[in-house]
Amino acid sequence: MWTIPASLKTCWISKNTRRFSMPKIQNMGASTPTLVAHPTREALAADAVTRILDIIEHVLSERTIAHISLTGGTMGIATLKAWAENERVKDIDWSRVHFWFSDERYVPERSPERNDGQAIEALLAPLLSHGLVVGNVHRMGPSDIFTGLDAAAEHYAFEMRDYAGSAPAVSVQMPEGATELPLAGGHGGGAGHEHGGSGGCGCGGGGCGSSAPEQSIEETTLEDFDAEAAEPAGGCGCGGGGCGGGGGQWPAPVFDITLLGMGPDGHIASLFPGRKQVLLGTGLPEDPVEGGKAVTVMVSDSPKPPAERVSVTLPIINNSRHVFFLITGEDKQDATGRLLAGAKLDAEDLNAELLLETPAVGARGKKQTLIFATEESLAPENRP
Ligand SMILES: O=C1O[C@H](COP(=O)(O)O)[C@@H](O)[C@H](O)[C@H]1O
Repeated sequence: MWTIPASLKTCWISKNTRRFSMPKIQNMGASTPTLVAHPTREALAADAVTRILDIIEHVLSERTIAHISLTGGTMGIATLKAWAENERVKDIDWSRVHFWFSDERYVPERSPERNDGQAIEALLAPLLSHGLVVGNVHRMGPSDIFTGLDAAAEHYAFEMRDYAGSAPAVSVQMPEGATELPLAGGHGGGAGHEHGGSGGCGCGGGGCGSSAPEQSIEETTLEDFDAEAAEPAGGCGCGGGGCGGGGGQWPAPVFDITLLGMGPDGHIASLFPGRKQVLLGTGLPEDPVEGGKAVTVMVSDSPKPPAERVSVTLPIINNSRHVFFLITGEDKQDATGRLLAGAKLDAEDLNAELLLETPAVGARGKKQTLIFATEESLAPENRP
């Protein structure tokens, strides 16, 4: 009979503790995703719009500005159309709402493939007659205006930084080395997108870009959204102040709602399966921190055309209060099944393998995550 010396035992235990304690995912929203199934697209859109408008009304009763991040995609655009047709729209002060996009196709401004063009037609142009300010629609750079995909991606990172002060600011905690976007010298790339000089963003205190529109727009056309016209009302100047971009944090607005479509492969925004970009800012061992690209990413070879895209990263999505998935299509059954399986896991149990297989699994809002899905997009065993 022999016994293990106490010192050896301690050593054995501590080694194994190290070995099996997996690094936890960072920057995750705290909510548990919940399925909201509907028999038809119309029913799904109606329910999603009711909840979106409830949230916007609530936010505007408490704060000056609401930030909403839109998506493209089949159910995404169908929801925006239903939103525009909802009678409650006329009772909301849309001059106080800012719209953003979680991804965009890097194609010319007027290409029908752009998510923003579809969103303008479905929702944003109609909202102009209810007070929406063109400059409060924050679009990702188009290929006929910007000098390159990198300029478009960088521009959007700065755009988000500029508006970080326009709602109670919650800075996204970025892993070491991920904030290497140049804080000095502004950014360029497109007409009408120059930010001033050597300072940072001066959106302090009360807010920016929130004042009422100066002109009333009777007839709304796509021209109203031309890049040249898209200056923020009220202004959010990047002046001499600092912007708190250092110290491992990159400021961004807290989106009150982020809407997400999901592809049949499980992609969200333009974060595609098998791409390390999905892991940016997650803090997982495979997180490929590329200096300055943890806020937005360039996608130059998207498996779904068009090939070139810009996307926000998971930490930006997960900094949202509410995340709503809008899913339809029979071809989504497998991906929706994986998303629902992931939803059963605690955030800290999510790992790189799961996120790389189904990027949608990594998206959770801080307050609420709802997976709106039509029944056809759910395998029979997942239907209520
Ligand atoms: O490429 C994209 O696809 C997804 C989903 O599109 P869907 O037509 O399958 O619903 C969309 O959410 C994303 O924004 C878009 O760029």
